[in-house]
Amino acid sequence: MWCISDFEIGKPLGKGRFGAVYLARSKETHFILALKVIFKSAMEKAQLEHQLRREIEILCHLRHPNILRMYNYFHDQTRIFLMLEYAPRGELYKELQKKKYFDDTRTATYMEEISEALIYCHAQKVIHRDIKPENLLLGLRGELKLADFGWSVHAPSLRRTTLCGTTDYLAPEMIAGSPHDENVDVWCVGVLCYECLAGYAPFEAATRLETFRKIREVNMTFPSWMSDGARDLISKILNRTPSLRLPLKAIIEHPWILNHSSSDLSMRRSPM
Ligand SMILES: CC(=O)NC[C@@H]1CCN(c2c(Cl)cnc3[nH]c(-c4cn(C)nc4C)nc23)C1
Repeated sequence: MWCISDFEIGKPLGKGRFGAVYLARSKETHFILALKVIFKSAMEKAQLEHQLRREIEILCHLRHPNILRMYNYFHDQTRIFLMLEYAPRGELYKELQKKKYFDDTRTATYMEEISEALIYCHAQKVIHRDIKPENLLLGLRGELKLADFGWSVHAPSLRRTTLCGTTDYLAPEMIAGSPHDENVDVWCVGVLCYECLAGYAPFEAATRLETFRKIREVNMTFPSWMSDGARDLISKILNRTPSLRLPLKAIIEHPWILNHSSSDLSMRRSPM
């Protein structure tokens, strides 16, 4: 059984609502990882123990190059520790803030990587439900790492916990409180693709209610600089009817993705 004294704790990598994430190194093997520390008291107060248990259960079994690994977990009297893969190039949203927006190659590569990760998750009947730039990290070669499965569930599901955080990525069926399935993740891929290329989310508005209305009506316009291929892909994903959204397997075969993605996976699929 692991314990906190097995590690040397480095700089804090980020603060979450229930604790913080620290860079850590195993004293014995010098293996570097990200140690997420969660205070039991904070979880109990928010009645989110079941959600954390589910995150741990789900994440421990997922193995994919574009999903942040959870190696193990342990706890002491007051805290729960998640031993997570360390993503050396940090958070996608910080990169997007710095660059303002990404070009077609970078965005198409991210879309292919997140689609592959979600194809893998959905094959295990796991839906993430919280895809957004804040939950995406970058690996050693700049590849996308899907993280923070705190909201993931086994499909199909009805949301029980109140929504919090950004509303920009909510799918219409989530706003309506209707039963939802894997297609909520597909919707988020469309919103993410738009935000990476435009530098802002497609349904951004002054108030939550305004954003909800724009989402329900799929009311969005494309910036002049967005390529026709990207507009075509985004329009085929952001469909109000979940079952009419372009499936993930069709997203990674879309001409705009095939033309622009440089992810390692696509090299394997269509070698020179
Ligand atoms: C998805 C999520 O849980 N985000 C909140 C936590 C913030 C740092 N967390 C990291 C987690 Cl959980 C894993 N790897 C990380 N790498 C970094 C990072 C690297 N640089 C150069 N800068 C940073 C920051 N951060 C992490 C996650």
